[in-house]
Amino acid sequence: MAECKNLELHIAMFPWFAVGHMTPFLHLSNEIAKRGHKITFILPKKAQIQLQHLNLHPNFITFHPLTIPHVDGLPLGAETASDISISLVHLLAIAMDRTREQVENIFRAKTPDIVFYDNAHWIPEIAKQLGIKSICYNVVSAASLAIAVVPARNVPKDRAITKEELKQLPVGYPSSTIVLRSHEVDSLSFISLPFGDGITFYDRVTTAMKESDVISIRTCQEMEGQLCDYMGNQFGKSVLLTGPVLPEPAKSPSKGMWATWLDGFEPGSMVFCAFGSQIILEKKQFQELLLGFELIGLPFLIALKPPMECATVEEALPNGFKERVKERGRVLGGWVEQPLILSHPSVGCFVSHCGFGSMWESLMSNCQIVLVPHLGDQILNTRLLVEEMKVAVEVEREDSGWFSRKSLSKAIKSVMDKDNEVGIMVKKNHAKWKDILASPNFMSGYMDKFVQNLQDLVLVNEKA
Ligand SMILES: O=c1ccn([C@@H]2O[C@H](COP(=O)(O)OP(=O)(O)O[C@H]3OC[C@@H](O)[C@H](O)[C@H]3O)[C@@H](O)[C@H]2O)c(=O)[nH]1
Repeated sequence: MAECKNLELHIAMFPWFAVGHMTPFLHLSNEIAKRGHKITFILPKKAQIQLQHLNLHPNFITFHPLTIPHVDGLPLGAETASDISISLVHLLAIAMDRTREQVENIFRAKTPDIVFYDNAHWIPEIAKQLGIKSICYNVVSAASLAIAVVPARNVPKDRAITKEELKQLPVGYPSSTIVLRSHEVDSLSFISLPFGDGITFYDRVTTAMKESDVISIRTCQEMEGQLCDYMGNQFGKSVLLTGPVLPEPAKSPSKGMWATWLDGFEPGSMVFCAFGSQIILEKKQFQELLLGFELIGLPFLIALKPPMECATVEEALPNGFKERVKERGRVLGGWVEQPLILSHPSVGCFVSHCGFGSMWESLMSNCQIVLVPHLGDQILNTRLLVEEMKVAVEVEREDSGWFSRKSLSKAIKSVMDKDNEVGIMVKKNHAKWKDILASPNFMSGYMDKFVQNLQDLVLVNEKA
C-alpha cells in the first residue's frame, strides 16, 4: 500500500451513466482504495453487474445502485448511454437529474468527505449544504474541454451556436494543432443543444466546473500541460491531474476468449478494430470498413456494434465477404475484452475511434495506432496523437465525413509495412511515450500526489 497521511477518506463517486465514464471513475476508485480510503460508488443498477468485475478492492469500494426513472422517449429499462442511440442521450441526462433525491439521501446516510462527479451539475449545491467537498472529475481530454466548455467560448443563451462561431477558437486557446478542421466543427454544435431539462450541454458542464471546489482531469502534464493550465485560468481554480489511471495488468491474467484463435497468427500481424461503447455506423460505411479490411490482406478481428437498422453484424456483411476472408478475419457484434486483445502478441495494430479510454489503452500497448474518430472529442484526441505526439496515423475522410475502403487500407498498410517511413516514425515515437507512461513511478507518482491533495482539501475543511 502506498504511503500517505493517516487521514482516512470516504469518497462518493457519481459518474455520468456511460461505460466510457463509469469505467475510468472505477479505475480511479481502485487507486484511491488501494491507498486505504473508502469509496461509495453510485451507479445505475444494471451497470453494477457490468462493472463489478473491475472492482479490485471490494472491501473498500461499495456499489450503491440507483433506480433510474423512466423518461418519455427513452426505451423502457434504458439506464446507460450504451442502451440508447447518441440522439437520445439528452433524455438520459433528464433521467440522471431525476435521481437527485436518491443521491442526496445517500449523501445524508453515508456522509462522505468528498464527492467526484462530472455531468451532474447540481452536485455542488447538495454537497455545500452537507459540508462535502466536490470535485468535478473529467474523463475526456483537456483539449476537448478547453475548446468547447470554457467561459471564453461564450455560447449564446437564446439560440443555437452557429458554424461561424464554432470555427473561432476560444480566446487564449493554447494550441494551433489540436483543433477541428472547418468541415469538422459541426461535431461541436451539440454544446448549445439541450442536455437535461431546460439546460444546454454547455451550461451544464460549465456550471459543473464553476461550482466545484476543484476541477480534476484524467490526463497528464506531459501530454496536455498547457491545455490544463488554460482550464485552470478560465475557471480560476486549481486543476488536479490524476494521470492516465489505467488498471495494473492482472497478476495471472485470463487469456480471454479470443486467445486461442489469436495464437494461430504470426506475432504482430493481426489488426484489431473497435469503436468503443457508443458508435453505430451506417450500414454502407460499415460495409466499406469491412471491405477496407479485406483489402489489407492481413488477419483481422473487428468488434463493432451492428450498423443502423441491422439486428446483427452477420446480416450487414458485404456479399461474399465471409467466403473471401475465410479464417483470416472475424467480425463480432458484441463486447470483447479490448485490453486483453491489445496485449496479445499476435495483435500488431489497433484501429480505434480514439475515445479517451481507448486512446490511453492504445498508448500503453505495443500496437501501431490507426484512428477513425467520429465525435468531437475523439477528433481532438486524434489530433493530439497524430499532430502533436506523432504516434499514430489518421484515416483520411472526405469533406462529407465518409471514409473509403482505400483510405482505410492505405492508413493501415502505412503502419504495418515494416519499411514505410511513416510507420517507422510513429512506432519509434510511440515507444518513447510508452516508456514514459509505463515507467515504474509515473502513474503511481500522479496518484500519490493526487491522494495527498485530497487529504489536504479535507484537512483545510476540518481546520476552518
Ligand atoms: O468491445 C469493447 C469495446 C470497448 N471496450 C472498452 O470500453 C472502453 C471504451 O471507452 P472509450 O473512452 O474508448 O470509448 P467510448 O466510446 O465508450 O467513450 C465515450 O466516453 C469517452 C469519450 O472520449 C468518447 O468520445 C465517448 O464515446 C475502453 O476501456 C475499452 O477497452 C471493451 O472492453 N470492449
